[in-house]
Amino acid sequence: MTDDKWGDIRQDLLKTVGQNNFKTWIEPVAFANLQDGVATFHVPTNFIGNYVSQNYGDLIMHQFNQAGENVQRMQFKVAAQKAQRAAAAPKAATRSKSNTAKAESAVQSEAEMTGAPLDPRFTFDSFVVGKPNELANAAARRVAEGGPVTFNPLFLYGGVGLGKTHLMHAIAWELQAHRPDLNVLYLSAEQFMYRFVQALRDRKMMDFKELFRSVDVLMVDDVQFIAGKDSTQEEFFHTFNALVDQNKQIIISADRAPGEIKDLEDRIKSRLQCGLVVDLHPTDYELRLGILQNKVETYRQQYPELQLADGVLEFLAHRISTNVRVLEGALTRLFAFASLVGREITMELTQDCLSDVLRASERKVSVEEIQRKVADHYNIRLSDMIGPKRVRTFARPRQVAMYLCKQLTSRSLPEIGRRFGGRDHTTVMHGVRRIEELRNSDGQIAEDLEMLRRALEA
Ligand SMILES: Nc1ncnc2c1ncn2[C@@H]1O[C@H](COP(=O)(O)OP(=O)(O)OP(=O)(O)O)[C@@H](O)[C@H]1O
Repeated sequence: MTDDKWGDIRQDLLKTVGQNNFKTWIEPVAFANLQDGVATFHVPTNFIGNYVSQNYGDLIMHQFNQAGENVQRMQFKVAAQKAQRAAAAPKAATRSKSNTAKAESAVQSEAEMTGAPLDPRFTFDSFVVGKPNELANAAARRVAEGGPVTFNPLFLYGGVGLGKTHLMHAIAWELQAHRPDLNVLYLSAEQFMYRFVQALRDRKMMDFKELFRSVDVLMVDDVQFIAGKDSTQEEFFHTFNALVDQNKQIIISADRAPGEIKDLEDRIKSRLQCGLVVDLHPTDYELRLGILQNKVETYRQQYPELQLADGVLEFLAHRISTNVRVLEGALTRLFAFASLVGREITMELTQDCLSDVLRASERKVSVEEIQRKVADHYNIRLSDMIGPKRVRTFARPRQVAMYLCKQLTSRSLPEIGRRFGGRDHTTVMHGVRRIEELRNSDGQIAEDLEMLRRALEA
């Protein structure tokens, strides 16, 4: 593999990802070597490495293989030389001017404060608010005003990829922009532990204590990480108390509520519960669709030539309900793929390109669950839905249930038929088609389907 070849691949990448993305993400990446199918790249920060791997990994691998190089895996290692640091400061492709200023000033102050880098894309502007996260968003915005401390700490929790880090970075950006006088420190609990261990090892505990006790706003992400790590917990407890005593704002995130974090000392749990504890609920269909629409707006600037067929976003919001990270990754991949092959993003292309993601995030709703919900909804007995009677009162709900089984499970038509009292697959097919027609012509059926889908999704 020659440098020239990497140069050619970069040129192709430039065409595919667009100038802005290229400058931000690909330019800082340096190809190091290719050995036994593993391509190694040097990146200035882990953040860039992770981002490129997640968002452009497939694309880069594809380009390598197109160029005749057999790459099965890629690894991104942080380059040792400091000189690349400036080039690596992440700059969002579609950020407004004021955001650019925000991002740069924060990247600078990050260096001064030795906190973790803030992702320039994680702002309040880019955070889509819906029912599942409105309270968390409101609390975060309140804290971001930087006014008198009213609840301490703000404790945000929720499952993987639901926006905890996004909200924390958004608070930090906002504070940097409007309260530059405040010393804001954002870091993960893992980094807190690392710093602590390093300070112990280098006998610099005084410096450590001074640094953490001199901040105005301390943000610790993924605090569950320190559970079971006794001396780190102890130090965290003292830091926490010292800051609360000085009326400094603390913001904490975790994957679960304080009381449910195993191996976390009781005194810390109770401290964490003292302020405002808010959770980010799993996303619902509307929120997912909103997030996708928002993302598409940014992609349109990057890929102006791309056509997106109706129904694709709805399909993705419907099918990928695991977490927002997976949803975003799917969209990125879809746009990159469509741009690479120069085709419109149709339902067919979506299913081809994302077959693995769609399979993995298949909703785990069962045929029995659907039958039960539909029977309840139409007020009929389960035995009548499955049984042989063909009167409309039973036949229509049966068809609705068959339709939902086809939509929400991976069962084949013959399998569905078997679960409906041993019916033939053609009966199921007929039922599914009938409901598809009615969905467009009969408002009541459309409404029933929507209600049932939501109930099954919840
Ligand atoms: N409401 C939202 N609006 C826009 N983007 C969102 C929203 N919620 C999550 N995201 C995006 O989803 C991705 C994952 O979010 P984030 O990293 O904040 O999750 P997290 O809750 O911190 O997850 P983890 O538990 O893995 O740390 C990010 O790219 C983030 O921008």
